Amino acid sequence: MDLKTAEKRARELRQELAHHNYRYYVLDSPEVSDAQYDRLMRELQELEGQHPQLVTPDSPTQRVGGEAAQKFEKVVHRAPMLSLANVFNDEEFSDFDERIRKQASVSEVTYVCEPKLDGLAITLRYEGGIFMQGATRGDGTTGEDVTANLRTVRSLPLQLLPQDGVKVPPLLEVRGEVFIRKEDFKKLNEKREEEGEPLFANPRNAAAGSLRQLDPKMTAARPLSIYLYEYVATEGLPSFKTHTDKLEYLKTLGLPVNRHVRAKGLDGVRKEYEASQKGRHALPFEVDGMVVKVDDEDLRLRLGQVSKSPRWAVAYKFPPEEESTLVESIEVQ
Ligand SMILES: NC(=O)c1cnc(OC2CCCC2)nc1N
Repeated sequence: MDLKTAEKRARELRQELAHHNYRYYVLDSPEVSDAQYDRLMRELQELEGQHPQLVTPDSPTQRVGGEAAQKFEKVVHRAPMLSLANVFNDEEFSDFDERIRKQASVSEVTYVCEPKLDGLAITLRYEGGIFMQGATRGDGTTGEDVTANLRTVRSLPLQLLPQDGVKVPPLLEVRGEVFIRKEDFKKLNEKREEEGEPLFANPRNAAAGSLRQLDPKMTAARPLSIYLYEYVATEGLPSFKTHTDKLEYLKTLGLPVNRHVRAKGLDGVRKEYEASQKGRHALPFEVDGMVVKVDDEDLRLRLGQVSKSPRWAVAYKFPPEEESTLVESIEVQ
């Protein structure tokens, strides 16, 4: 096969494999069998083997990088990664709601309620639709470059997959949470028990320990998941009136976004808080509350932020549960 044909076939295979990866890991509804997926992957690996110049950063063969790094490089965030102020009960949330209504002189605020994933905050940068860099939150201004490790998270697309008619933005800086599902955490600890390794105390520690491995091959062996929930307004992005519309936009780019609901005013949030506290144990991942955000973009901008926390969002936490008896084990490199 001449280089031109090989190049065309490699591009087709990258697109097809990215699509099947999205169907399997993001939509949880594959269109092909694992065997068919593996056959396509092997064909691409052979093509790249014969023509190494065909390898591109977004090739699915490049998910698990090369050798381990010596240390994590620092990354200064384009825009600070804010941290959420907490509220613990109805009275504190009503104060939050009242402050917003007063400041915005509106009678009722529409909020978006998102499960508060108990994982690790990360930021991803896509340039021309290609995943280029990922970092931890760090101190909110400077984080650690964990790109090689994030590439191994199967539900993280190495290239954006815009639905028909949706344009790929030149630059997208998107924030989210890396976590481990309850079922995957249980299996991970069972495996560690068999191998005589110390157990992880909880999925959050396991996710943090896995993402901060210097060797991407170690991270690739860990069952990490990811959901995205915010993005930074950079040039070339369409503008939306609400946070809900922005989350829907992320979905149209093939990014995994968690379930979120609009709640009208104090009563709407109260109902959602009760429902999500009841439904907490039925979720496939651990949550420690609900993130309640103002939905209207203009109102958010008017409210701004105080120190490192937005005035337009809070973490509405659940009461702590009985401590797990597992010994806390923090993984060392
Ligand atoms: N743990 C979560 O699930 C979560 C965390 N953070 C945010 O929003 C950030 C973006 C700006 C203020 C906080 N949303 C979430 N759902």
